[in-house]
Amino acid sequence: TSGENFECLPQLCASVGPDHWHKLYPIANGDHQSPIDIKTKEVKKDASLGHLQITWKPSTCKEIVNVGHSFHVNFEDKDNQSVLAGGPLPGNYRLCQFHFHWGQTDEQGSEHTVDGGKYASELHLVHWNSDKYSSRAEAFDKPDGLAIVTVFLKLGSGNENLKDVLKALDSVKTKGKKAPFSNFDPASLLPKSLDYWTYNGSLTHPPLHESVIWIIFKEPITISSEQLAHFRTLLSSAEGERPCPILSNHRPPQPLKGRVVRS
Ligand SMILES: NS(=O)(=O)/N=C1/NCCS1
Ligand SMILES: [Zn+2]
Repeated sequence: TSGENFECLPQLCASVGPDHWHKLYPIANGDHQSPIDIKTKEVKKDASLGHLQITWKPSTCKEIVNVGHSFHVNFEDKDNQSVLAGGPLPGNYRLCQFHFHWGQTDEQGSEHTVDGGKYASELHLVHWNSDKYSSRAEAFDKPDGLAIVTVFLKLGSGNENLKDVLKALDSVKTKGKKAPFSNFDPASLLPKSLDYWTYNGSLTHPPLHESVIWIIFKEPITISSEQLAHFRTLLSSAEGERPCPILSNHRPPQPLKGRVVRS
């Protein structure tokens, strides 16, 4: 090239998309994969499901990291300060990180869908079973290892509670960058109602372990078009490389394979 700074060619950046994952991670074609389409008429009401008990401490929020296909907000998880219990869970699950998924346009971006409907984005708050395992690495690939609390984001007015996260993004633009990010309350990103769906599935990004109890709030929060555009300015390229924006990072719904979604 004559040295000008080409924008990243879409096909160059998309050669590692969801359709290729099965070659390195055969579990991609497994029977408990995520996300799924939630068919509300087929959901099973289960009176034995209790309320969720959420105890997240803003003081455990530590840093923000560009992981190449998204960004993670990481939490200190050396003790049970920020925990999730109740609902479908057998015990305490410790919060370790949250991140978002988004799409190329505002009309898509969520991973789970509801009666075929796509939201603009989806928030995942990842927890690991600290009653049974001694680290997230140990819990990562166990069937009862992880619990991911999920909030849908629908296109609407700007969300005040996303402002701090979006501002912090500007300090981790390129792959591998990390910056301090403290004293953030993830509960500010929850909807009013804590009614939820739950089912057993997998991580939606490699290594795709079938180790997740999914807990998905029925009520979405909002995000504006400008805030979604801000997500898309994150780069999968490292500093000094040709800039390659992360335009989308949502896996499409996977076969239900006889699983039952409960509420
Ligand atoms: N999107 S997800 O939370 O289900 N998948 C992940 N893979 C590695 C870290 S989080
Ligand atoms: Zn995710």
